[in-house]
Amino acid sequence: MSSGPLSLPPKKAALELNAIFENATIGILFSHNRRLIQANRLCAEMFGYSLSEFVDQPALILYADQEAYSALGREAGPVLAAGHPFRTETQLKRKDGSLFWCRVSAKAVDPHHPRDGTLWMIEDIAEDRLMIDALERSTRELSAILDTASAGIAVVRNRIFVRCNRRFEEIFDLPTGSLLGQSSRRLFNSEEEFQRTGEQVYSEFAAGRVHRREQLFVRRDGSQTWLRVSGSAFDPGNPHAGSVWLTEDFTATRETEERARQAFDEQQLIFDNAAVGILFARDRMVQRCNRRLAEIFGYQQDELAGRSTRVFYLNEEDYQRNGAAVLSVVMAGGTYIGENRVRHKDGHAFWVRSTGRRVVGQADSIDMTWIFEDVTERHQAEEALLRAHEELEQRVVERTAELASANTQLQEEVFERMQAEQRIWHIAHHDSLTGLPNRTLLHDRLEQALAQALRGRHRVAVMFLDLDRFKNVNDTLGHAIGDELLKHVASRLTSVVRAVDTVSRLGGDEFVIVLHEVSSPDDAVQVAEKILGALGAAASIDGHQLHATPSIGISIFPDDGDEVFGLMKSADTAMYHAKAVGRNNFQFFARAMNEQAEHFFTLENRLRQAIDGGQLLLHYQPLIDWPRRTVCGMEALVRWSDPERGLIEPGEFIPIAEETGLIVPVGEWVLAEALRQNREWQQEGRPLLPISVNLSPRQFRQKDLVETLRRILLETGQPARLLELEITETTLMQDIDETRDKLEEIAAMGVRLAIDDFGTGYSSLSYLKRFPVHKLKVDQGFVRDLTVDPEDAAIVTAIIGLARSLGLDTLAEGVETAEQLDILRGLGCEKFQGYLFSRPLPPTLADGIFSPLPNQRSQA
Ligand SMILES: Nc1nc2c(ncn2[C@@H]2O[C@H](COP(=O)(O)O[C@H]3[C@@H](O)[C@H](n4cnc5c(=O)[nH]c(N)nc54)O[C@@H]3COP(=O)(O)O)[C@@H](O)[C@H]2O)c(=O)[nH]1
Repeated sequence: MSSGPLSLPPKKAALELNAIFENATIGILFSHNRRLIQANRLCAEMFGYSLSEFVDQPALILYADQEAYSALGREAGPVLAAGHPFRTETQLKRKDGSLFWCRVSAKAVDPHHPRDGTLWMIEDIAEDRLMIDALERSTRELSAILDTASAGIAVVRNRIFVRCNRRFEEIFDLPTGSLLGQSSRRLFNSEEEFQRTGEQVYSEFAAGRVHRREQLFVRRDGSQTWLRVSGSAFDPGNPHAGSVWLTEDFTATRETEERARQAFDEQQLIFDNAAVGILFARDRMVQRCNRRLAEIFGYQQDELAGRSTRVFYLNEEDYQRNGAAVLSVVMAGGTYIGENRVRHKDGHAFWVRSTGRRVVGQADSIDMTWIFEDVTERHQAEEALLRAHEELEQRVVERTAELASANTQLQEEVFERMQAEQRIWHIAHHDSLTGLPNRTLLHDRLEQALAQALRGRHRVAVMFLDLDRFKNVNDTLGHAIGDELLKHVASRLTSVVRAVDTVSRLGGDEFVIVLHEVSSPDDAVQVAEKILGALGAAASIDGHQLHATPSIGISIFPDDGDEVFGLMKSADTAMYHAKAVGRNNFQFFARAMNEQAEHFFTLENRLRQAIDGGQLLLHYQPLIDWPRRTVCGMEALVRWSDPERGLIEPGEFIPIAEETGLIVPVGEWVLAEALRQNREWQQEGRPLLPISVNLSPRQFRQKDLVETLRRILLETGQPARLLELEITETTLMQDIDETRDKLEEIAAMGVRLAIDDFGTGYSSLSYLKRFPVHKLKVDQGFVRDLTVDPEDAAIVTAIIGLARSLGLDTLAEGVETAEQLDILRGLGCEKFQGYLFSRPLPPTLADGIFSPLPNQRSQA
């Protein structure tokens, strides 16, 4: 221990020091060299030792362990060595091993020599320490409470935040700790509000009251928030000393309340202004209703509350019955919907539609909400509609009866129309004369037949049928007979084919038969033979026994064509072939026929060119007057000098010319050329002879024939008597009346007329008599076999006799031999034409034409 600054006698000073040392209220200890050198009693007792036990103990016994001892040494050593006092609070160990808190202050006895020892003042602060621990614990608990509180809590002193919990700052969206030290002004909307609130709060604090209010505060982002705040001063005597504030954010609650209030207001608005009546009833007593409901029933709105709903009913029975009906529905959880007649306040009845639902509320009562609509107008409209409907029903019944009759009439009309349509269809598809399918229907049927045949792999036969010389019948017996003959043919044809086959008439005397589903051409052969048999027998029509033999061409699908047009063409070609080979027969199509048809076609074209190109010329054959031994005339016969084929005989091209109509220009040219040539010969001084020209049937039918003759005679300057026209018997017998008129015109001109090829046609004597004919030319067919066939001689005799009795000339054609000449002469024939006298010769050999007789005379 060091000596103080007072200067006392050493002994007294020592006594005084010892007294202080022993009576000090704190423990005093001197340590040196890690040992306890000296201590006062209080110090030893503080550690639980007697002084004698305590002194001279190592300092380590005061510490909990070596580490605590070293730690304190490391801490205190440098401080003490620097001569500074060292102070700390630490736990030291009692003799019984228990630790207790001590406040320690130490100082080197000699600051210049710290190793000389240290003086320690030790104070037992265990009780202080307990108090501090309790305080710290309660502070921590308070902080925990503050931090977990759902309300914002703040402590304010002089309107400055000194403390607040996290929630408080969260309410204002402020970072943690940002409010501490800040004025509460920043939370207010305005300075004026801040001041006013302060005055109110401090006056309440001063009165010892807790301040409570609800107010809009400002958050960090400027938005406003409704807060419920309560504050109380720590010391009401000094409000500025501090106050604590509890803050609750009730913006959401307030908004919910606001919305609820608005909803309620809206509901009220709807309730009051609804277009329907709304009523709330409890146990059938009106609790509340809107204006419209009162209106509907004729009451004031405030008149109805508390009254029984019975007032709405017309009578007690309705009230009871309706009540039971409603109950049964709503008690099962359903909604009652009904329309009833009810009572207005003024007593009149009207209709309402009511919708009622139970409001689940009090268990001991039946609460109902009702919606009422006045549907009187609708009911009245419905009743009116019902009445109108009944009237309509009545009218419908009446109208239905009318319509039924109209319908019957309509159906009759429809039926008639259908029949008319069928008739039209039939007319359009059938030949009016025979009733057979016409060309259109034939086309359809044939197409169908081909399609079926294709599917069933069958054959189909197409038969093209033309009646031989049908024209003669028409021309000689008239169209009415011709028509009957056609009907007869149609009926015969139909009778020989199956029902599935098609017999059609194309027009004129042309028929086409389609044999469906034939297995081989033999089937067609059988049918063709049947047809020939059926038509071979004479038909008795109007007293005439008529023969209508056919020429039949047959084509087979698919061999001769695979479509309608091709098959028809092939059958047509085959039919022409049948005609060419002698008529009254049938021919199957062969490719060669096509070639022939093509040849025909080519020839026709070339003949046209021949007419224009001057390739036609005439040969002349003399006609002999045997008793006078003179040439009594000559026949002009046309020839075609083809540059490629040379001279073509008329037998090859006249039929084509006749068929195509080219015979008209050809015939005209022949007439003109023959007359021109005769004139030339006359001018050359040759004998004046009549010239004969063949007139084809078509030429004869030309309307302007007479004019043409007149013109050519005029042009050539030839007298009509020097022209003789040869007309075949067939031509003559066509359209008798017209023919006779025309012949008479021609004869009147002075032109002579001869009947060519006489004996081959069907001339009847009665007709012949009426024609102004001058000559009959016996067909060369009778002359040819005269020597071998006595029948021909008989015919020639008959012709000569006929001509004589009619006062006509007779000329025998085709006389080739002297034998024929002798026989003919013996039969009374005097005029001849034939190779025996001269072949037809070109005009360059005029001598031969004009003087053929010397040779023959010698032979005869
Ligand atoms: N419409 C027209 N028809 C004409 C014309 N020119 C000729 N024809 C007709 O062509 C057929 C064939 O005529 P063609 O080959 O000239 O034969 C004629 C004579 O040559 C032939 N004839 C005469 N004498 C004999 C004979 O002794 N033997 C024999 N085998 N044939 C002979 O006869 C034909 C004359 O016949 P026809 O007219 O009946 O007097 C023929 O039908 C001609 O009519 C023409 O310009 N227009």
